[in-house]
Amino acid sequence: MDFVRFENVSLAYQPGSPFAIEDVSLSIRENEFISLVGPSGCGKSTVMKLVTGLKPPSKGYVYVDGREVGGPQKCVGMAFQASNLLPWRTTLQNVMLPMEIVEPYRSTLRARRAEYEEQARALLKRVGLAGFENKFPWELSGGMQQRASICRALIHKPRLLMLDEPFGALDAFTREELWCMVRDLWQEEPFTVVLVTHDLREAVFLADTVYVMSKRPGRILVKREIDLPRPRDLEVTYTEPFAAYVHELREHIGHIRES
Ligand SMILES: Nc1ncnc2c1ncn2[C@@H]1O[C@H](COP(=O)(O)OP(=O)(O)OP(=O)(O)O)[C@@H](O)[C@H]1O
Repeated sequence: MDFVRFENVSLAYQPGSPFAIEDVSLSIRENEFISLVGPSGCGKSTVMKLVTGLKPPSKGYVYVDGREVGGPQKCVGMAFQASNLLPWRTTLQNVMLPMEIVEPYRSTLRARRAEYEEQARALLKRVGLAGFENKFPWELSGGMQQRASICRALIHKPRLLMLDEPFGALDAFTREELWCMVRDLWQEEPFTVVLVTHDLREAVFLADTVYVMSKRPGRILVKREIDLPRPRDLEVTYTEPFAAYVHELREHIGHIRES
């Protein structure tokens, strides 16, 4: 069964204003990794807002886990281009934040804090941040801050991870390191991922399926399954099939920008 489903969804931010996205239909399987790409302003972040329940559709239906989305979803974790770590909290305290908000963790936090903190430490270790638990965000590099931010998005074991250009502000080497980190986290304990990115190599390296969106109003123009074997190592990015996928997607986006 589809885990996320859009049926002919349109959204206008104000009544009577033009649609930001129009007639978008898509289905995402449980534990599928999809990526949304498209020109600036095509509505990628709008799709994220609809999935997470931050905005209701003007037309059509959005379903998550078989239920129509009617408000903020608690089975979702989110990370953005800016890490948005709270500067007065340590890395560990930042990662623990969802445990203070999301049920059933919130109501059991007092009794089980030690256990939950252990889970946060284990997650930080998996992403290479062992030893940095008590550092403040300003004591971490940009890449480390993004690692911590993704831990915060995953600590409450969401079934859906929404990533809105999470690697956009990082240098090329750090970005590739973080691709591998997300790949490993997803492969070890799968969850459904929606990744918004401008980087076509990133989309092809990570995703099972890439959706290309048109200029405003955003529509889905292309759905491309990425049939590269897993597990994928960075070496795959130097192969002919990988380059062919990136080239094809770049051509689609080129046509959209010209039109
Ligand atoms: N809160 C808002 N109120 C009114 N219009 C909005 C709002 N948020 C986005 N829009 C408009 O909706 C359209 C889609 O915006 P959205 O942020 O979803 O695009 P995007 O593809 O994520 O852009 P980018 O790649 O530049 O981040 C844009 O034309 C934008 O101006």
